[in-house]
Amino acid sequence: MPIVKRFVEEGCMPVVPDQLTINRYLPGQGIPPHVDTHSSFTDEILSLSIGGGVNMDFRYIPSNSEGMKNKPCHYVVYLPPRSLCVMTGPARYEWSHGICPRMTDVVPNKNSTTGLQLLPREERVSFTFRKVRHGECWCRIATVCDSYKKSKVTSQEEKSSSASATMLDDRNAAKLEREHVLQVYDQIAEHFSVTRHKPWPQVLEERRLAAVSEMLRVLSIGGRGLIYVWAMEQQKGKKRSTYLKHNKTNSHDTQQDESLIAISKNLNFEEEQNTESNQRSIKASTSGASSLPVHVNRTEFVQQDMLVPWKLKTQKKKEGNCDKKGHYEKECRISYRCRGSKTPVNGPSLDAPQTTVLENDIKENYQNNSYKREPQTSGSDPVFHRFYHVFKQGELEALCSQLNVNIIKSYYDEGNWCIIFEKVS
Ligand SMILES: O=C(O)CCC(=O)C(=O)O
Ligand SMILES: [Fe+2]
Repeated sequence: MPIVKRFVEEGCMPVVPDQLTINRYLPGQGIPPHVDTHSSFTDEILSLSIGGGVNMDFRYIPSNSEGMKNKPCHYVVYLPPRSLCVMTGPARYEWSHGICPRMTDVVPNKNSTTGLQLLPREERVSFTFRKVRHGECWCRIATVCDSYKKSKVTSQEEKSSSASATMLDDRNAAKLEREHVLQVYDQIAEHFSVTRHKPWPQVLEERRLAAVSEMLRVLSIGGRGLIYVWAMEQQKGKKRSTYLKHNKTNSHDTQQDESLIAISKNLNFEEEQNTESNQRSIKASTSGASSLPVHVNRTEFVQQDMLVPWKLKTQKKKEGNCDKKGHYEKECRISYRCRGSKTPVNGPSLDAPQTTVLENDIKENYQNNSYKREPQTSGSDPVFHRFYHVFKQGELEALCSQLNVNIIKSYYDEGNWCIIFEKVS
């Protein structure tokens, strides 16, 4: 890998990078202003431009009320084709960088009378090289540093350890995110590499909106996406979950119930009793400071936010269990990923709707029915508690309607709320 060695030789980075992100931008596409997560990567962030050049916007994020004291706080830097942009120090830690979604860029040109030139955008591929940080960032800049924000949260929590909130406020959300999203995904990243090193600043609605926006960002205009999320409304045959029973209030709901019945006819939920005592056991079983219930039952949800145990299975492929397409029945979570789905479709998506897979994949997976089976695990396999948010009727639609999308279809399917949408602009 001569290029990464050259980075070190030229003094761009002290050691060779170990992380690479490749982004492809078509004319008109960009990336929202952001600061690469402090705790995830070390100081130097290198962006190599291949194909077209682009204007990158750098904006200062004030760390106190004085801001930049009348100094400019927005610079546009043209990144020419085949150039390397090295972000380090304040440029990496205190300034956001982003690319405005435009078809053209105004760039410097010494030969023109105005000193400027309007350049049409071309397809650009950027290679962003980073070095993964082990441990926390110590810059202590309150406005931009996630490590600092986390440490503040922890010290506040220590002071008020009596807090027994089951609702997610900002403070709980940050801690929850650290323990049940970031740390878990660090451990199981090999199986879910797509989520690795993505910032999860909040696990509230704002975060769910950001997740859908992220899906939109990677779609071209007119491109379609499918979101599947677990529904609060669950039904097995004619047996409704307690939530569904209590929330059947108007004629629209009645209609909805009929469609639930129709859909669930084909379902073979694992046998389980939705009794009051079962629900009590769910409520009683909580984990960590977040005081969220641990989910132990497939068809009942007692509240929208919960922790779902996930066993990190040690690889033990069983000969002869593989179907024609190479799916291992008992390893459905991993085998589906191998087939090209971005995330497994069995089970709920993590916090936000994050499943972007082709509809055919989903149908096929459900037809296989292998989603019902738990992966084989050995007794010593670690168990992680992942944070999940389960959606109520209308919630996913309300979320998507805040964005620039056409909702093509919105429906209930086998315990999930589903939306097919099209990117408008
Ligand atoms: O495309 C680029 O040059 C920047 C990409 C970037 O900022 C990122 O992936 O975090
Ligand atoms: Fe970035």
